[in-house]
Amino acid sequence: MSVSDAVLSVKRAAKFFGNKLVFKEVSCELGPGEIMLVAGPNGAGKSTLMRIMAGLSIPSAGDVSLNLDPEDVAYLGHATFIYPGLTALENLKFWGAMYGLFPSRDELMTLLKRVGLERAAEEKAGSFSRGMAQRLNLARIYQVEPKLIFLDEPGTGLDPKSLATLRGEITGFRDKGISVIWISHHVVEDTALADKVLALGGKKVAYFGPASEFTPEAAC
Ligand SMILES: Nc1ncnc2c1ncn2[C@@H]1O[C@H](COP(=O)(O)OP(=O)(O)OP(=O)(O)O)[C@@H](O)[C@H]1O
Repeated sequence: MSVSDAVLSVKRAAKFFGNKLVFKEVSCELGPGEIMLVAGPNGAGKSTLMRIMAGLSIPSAGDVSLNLDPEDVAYLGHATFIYPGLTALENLKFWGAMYGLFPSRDELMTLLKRVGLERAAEEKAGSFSRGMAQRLNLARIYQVEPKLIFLDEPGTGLDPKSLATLRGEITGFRDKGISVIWISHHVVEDTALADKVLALGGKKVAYFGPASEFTPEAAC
C-alpha cells in the first residue's frame, strides 16, 4: 500500500502528559477496508493513541494524516452520546439529522432491530443499561456509515450474544470497504477478525504488522 492509498498514517507519534511519557515512536498505517486491532495492557496508551489518530488530541511529536473528510469518520469512545430524555428512536433521529439524514421510522426500526433494541424503541434512553446504551451507540454509527470507524472497547458491557453480533458487524464493515480501528481486551478472539494489529507496551510499539503473525501472549 502506498502512503497515498492510506486512510490513516501515523509517523513517529509521541505523547507526553506533563513530563510523563505515555509512548513514543509510534508509526502505523491503515488502508481502506482494513481492520486494525489496538492491543496492550491497561495504561499502555491505547485510548490516548486512538484520540490522536481521530484528531481529538494532538501528539507531542510526530505526524498524523487522516485522509478523509470529518463526516466520514465516526468515533465511539467510553462515553455514550445518548440523550437520556429522548427515546431510542428519537436519539437515532436526532443523530441522523446532525449528519443531514432523515430516515423513515421503518428504516430506524431496522437499525434498532440490527442491535436488538426494537422492543425498547419507544423507551427513554436514560433507563437503558450500559450494554443497551452501547448498542444504541452502535446503531448511531451504523446509521451514518462512515469510511473509518474508531471503536474504543466497544464490547464493554455487551452480553455474549451482542458481542457476537458486534464481531459480525465489524467484519461486515471490511466487506463494505469501511476501515475500523478497534481497541479490545479480548485480544486472542479478536485478533482472528483483524487484518493488522498494533500492540503498545513498554511506552512504544511492541508489535505492528499482520494479525496472522501476531502472538498475543508475547506482546500483552
Ligand atoms: N488527560 C490526561 N491527563 C494526564 N494523563 C492522562 C490523560 N489521559 C490519559 N492519561 C494517562 O496516560 C496513560 C495512558 O492512558 P490510556 O487511557 O490511553 O491507556 P489505555 O491503554 O487506553 O488503558 P486501558 O486499557 O486501561 O483503557 C495512563 O497512565 C493515563 O493515566
